[in-house]
Amino acid sequence: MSCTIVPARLDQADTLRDIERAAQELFRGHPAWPSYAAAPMDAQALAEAIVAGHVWVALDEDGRAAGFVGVAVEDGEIGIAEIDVLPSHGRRGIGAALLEHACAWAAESGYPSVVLGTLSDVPWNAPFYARHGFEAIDPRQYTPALVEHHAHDRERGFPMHLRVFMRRRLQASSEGWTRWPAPAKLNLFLRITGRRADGYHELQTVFRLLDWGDELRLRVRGDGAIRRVTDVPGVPAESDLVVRAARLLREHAGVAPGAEIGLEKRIPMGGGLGGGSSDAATVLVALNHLWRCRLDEDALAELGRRLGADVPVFVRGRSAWAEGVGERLTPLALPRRHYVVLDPHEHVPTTALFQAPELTRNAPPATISSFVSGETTENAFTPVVRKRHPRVAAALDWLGRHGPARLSGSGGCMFLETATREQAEAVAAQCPSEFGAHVANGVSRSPLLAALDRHHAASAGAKTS
Ligand SMILES: C[C@@](CO)(OP(=O)(O)O)[C@H](O)COP(=O)(O)OP(=O)(O)OC[C@H]1O[C@@H](n2ccc(N)nc2=O)[C@H](O)[C@@H]1O
Ligand SMILES: Nc1ncnc2c1ncn2[C@@H]1O[C@H](COP(=O)(O)OP(=O)(O)O)[C@@H](O)[C@H]1O
Repeated sequence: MSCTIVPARLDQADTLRDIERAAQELFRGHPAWPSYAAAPMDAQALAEAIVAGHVWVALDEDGRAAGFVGVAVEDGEIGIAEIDVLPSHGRRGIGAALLEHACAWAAESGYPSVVLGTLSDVPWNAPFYARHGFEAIDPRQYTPALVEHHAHDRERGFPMHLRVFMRRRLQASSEGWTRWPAPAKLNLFLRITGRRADGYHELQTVFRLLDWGDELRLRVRGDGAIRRVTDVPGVPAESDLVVRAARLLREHAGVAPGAEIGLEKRIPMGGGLGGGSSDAATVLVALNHLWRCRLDEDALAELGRRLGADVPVFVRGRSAWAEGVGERLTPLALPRRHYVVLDPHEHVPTTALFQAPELTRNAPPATISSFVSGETTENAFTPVVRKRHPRVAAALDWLGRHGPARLSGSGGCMFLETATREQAEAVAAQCPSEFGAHVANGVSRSPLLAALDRHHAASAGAKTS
C-alpha cells in the first residue's frame, strides 16, 4: 500500500487519538493492556507536539489518516513518543514508513540517535524495531530521561520484565538535506525615540525568542544555483528573504557553491513575529556552516542587518534589549515565561505603520531597569494599529479580558505572558474561532544555536568515523 506522510494538523488531533485507541485494542489480554488503557495520549501534549511540527500523519490512497508518529526531544536525542497504525491498515508497511520518516527528520535535524520504549514479546514491537536498525539499550547505559521513563512505567504497573528501550544510531541524510529551526520573536515592549536622516526609526525594544517557529531544509548544490524548492504564497522566490540571504552570504564570503532551500512556514506572515527575518538569519547561520564560510557571529549579524532590522537578533540567538534600528543588542536574562500568541489573521504592513503621521516617534528613552521593574510595557504601534485595523483591536480586546495583552512589533499578532504553561493553555483553549491561538515558551537561547551545535557535532563525528 502506498501512503503519503504529511505534518499533522491540529484539527486531526481527535482522529489521531481514535487511531491510538484502535491500535491499543490489539493489546487486549496482554499484561501491558491495563496500563495502556489507563493512560491514553494527553490531548494537550498532543496539540503542543502538533504545533511544534513533531507529529506526522500517514494518509491512505483515499486521503484518510491511517497512522501517525510523534517525536519528542529527550536529553539531546529524539524519542519516538508514539507510533500507531489503524489495525485495518496493518501489515502494509505504514508503520515502517512512519518510523523511517521520523528517523529521516531526526537525522536531517542533526540528532545522533533515536530512542524508543517498547515490548520485547510483541512481534510488531521490539522485533519490528530490530529489523529497522534499533538495538536494545543496556539498562546500565540509560540516559536520565530513560531512567525517568523506566521509573514512571514501573509506577503505572507496566510489566517491566517485558519493557525494553531501544536506540538506533543515525547517519546523515543520503540526499544531503539538513533541517534548521527559525524561531519566532515577540517584542515585549516597543518605544520609538527618534527618526534618522535615512527615514529609519530609532527604537527601543526587548526581543524575546520563542521555542516555536518555521523550519527550513537546506542542502548544498554543486552548480552554484540558489533555489527555493517550496512555494510561499504571496512571496516570489526572488524577493524571499531566504534567497536574498543566501545570495548576500555567497557574495560576501566569496564562495561559489549553491543551495536548495525548503521552507515550512508556520509563523504568520506580516504578523510582527519576525518570521521572514528569522528565516533569513537561519539561512545565514546554516549556510555559513554548510558552505564552510567561517564568518563569525559579528560578520553574520552585520550581513543580517542589511536584510532587515530584525535579522541580527535571530543571528545572535539570545533574547535581548535592543536599540538603534534593532541591531544594537544587549543580551537580557529574562524569567521563564509562557505565552499565548494570538493571530487575528490580519496582515499589518510594517512600512505603512512606521510612516503613520499619528505614530509617537519622539518618546523619551526607557531604561533596562524600567523594563525589568514592569513599568515599561507599551508598544508605540498599538494605538495606530487599533485605529486602522478593527479586527486586531477586537482580538486585543478579547485577549485583554484574560490579562494585559500586548501587540508584538507592528502587529497584527499579539500575546499574553503567563507564569505557567497551564495558564497559557487555558486561555488559548477559549480562543474564538475567528482567531488563531497557540502557546509557546520563551527561551533565552535560540533553538537555531542548538541546531548549529548538533550539526557541528554531526559533521565532526562523520569526519572521525
Ligand atoms: C517593527 C519591528 C519590531 O521588531 O518588527 P516587525 O513588526 O516587522 O516584526 C521591526 O522594527 C521591523 O523590522 P523589519 O521587519 O526587519 O524591518 P525592515 O524590513 O528592516 O524594514 C521595513 C520598513 O520598516 C521601516 N522601518 C523599519 C525599522 C526601523 N527601525 N525603522 C523603520 O522606519 C522602514 O520603512 C522599512 O522600509
Ligand atoms: N521567508 C519569508 N517569510 C515571510 N515573509 C517574507 C519572507 N521573505 C520575504 N517576506 C516578506 O516580508 C514580509 C514581512 O514578513 P514577516 O517577517 O513574516 O513579518 P513581520 O516583519 O511583520 O514580523 C512579508 O509580508 C513578505 O512579503
